[in-house]
Amino acid sequence: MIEVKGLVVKRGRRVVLDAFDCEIPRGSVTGLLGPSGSGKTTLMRAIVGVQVVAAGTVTVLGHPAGSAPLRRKIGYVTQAPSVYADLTVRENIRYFGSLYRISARTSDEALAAVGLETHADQLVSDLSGGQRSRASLACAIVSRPEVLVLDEPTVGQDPVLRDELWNHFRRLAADGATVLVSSHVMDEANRCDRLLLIRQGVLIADDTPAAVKQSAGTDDLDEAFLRLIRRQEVTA
Ligand SMILES: Nc1ncnc2c1ncn2[C@@H]1O[C@H](COP(=O)(O)OP(=O)(O)OP(=O)(O)O)[C@@H](O)[C@H]1O
Repeated sequence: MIEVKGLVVKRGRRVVLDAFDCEIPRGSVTGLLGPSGSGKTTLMRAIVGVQVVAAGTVTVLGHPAGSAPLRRKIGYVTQAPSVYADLTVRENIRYFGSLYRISARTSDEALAAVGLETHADQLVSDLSGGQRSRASLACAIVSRPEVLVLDEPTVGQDPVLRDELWNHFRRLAADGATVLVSSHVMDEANRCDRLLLIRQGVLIADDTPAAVKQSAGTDDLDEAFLRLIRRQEVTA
């Protein structure tokens, strides 16, 4: 589904991803974890095809990342919400839906998926930060992309909403979508099928949450990541 081989990305003078390899299977939720500045957003940008790369290949659904056939098949939610502040939530979602020839009625289903039905007719400029993030998420899922790349989509959401959003991600994957989600929250990491742990641009774990915990010798995912990071510091 997504195959990254020998990826090297430089940003400024810094090598942000260094000979990075990973494979992300179809119909799964994969969590992307790592310390701040480790290269998570950069990897996501390379998968979506908006990142200049110095070497290596990124293949998505059999096509080079960023190529024309993928444009309608990938949804990307950045950390900064990308919605029109002077439109209502419903207008935003219907607008993005219309770009994919999706009817207003079908577009409105995305409102429920992110729990914004009661704010449908409110201007985005009047929403709270967490609500605005959910509006942005709704605009990305309205076209039902085959690949959904989400950069910290649950930041600023309360536990009930986070739970609902994760249930929704799981449903999308069960319907065949490939979902890549970055997060700093370990209870979310536990809900992924697979985890990619990055540190300083290098992949230090690529496994199921259970296997990551087992290889670190602890039942606690927070502790497992700390141990794997320290182990890598010793060998680096
Ligand atoms: N436009 C840029 N020019 C130069 N360096 C950049 C640029 N954008 C990011 N970087 C650097 O690239 C590295 C990786 O950044 P990236 O945003 O991928 O990290 P991240 O793992 O997503 O971090 P966070 O968890 O804080 O969002 C960081 O050291 C960052 O300072």
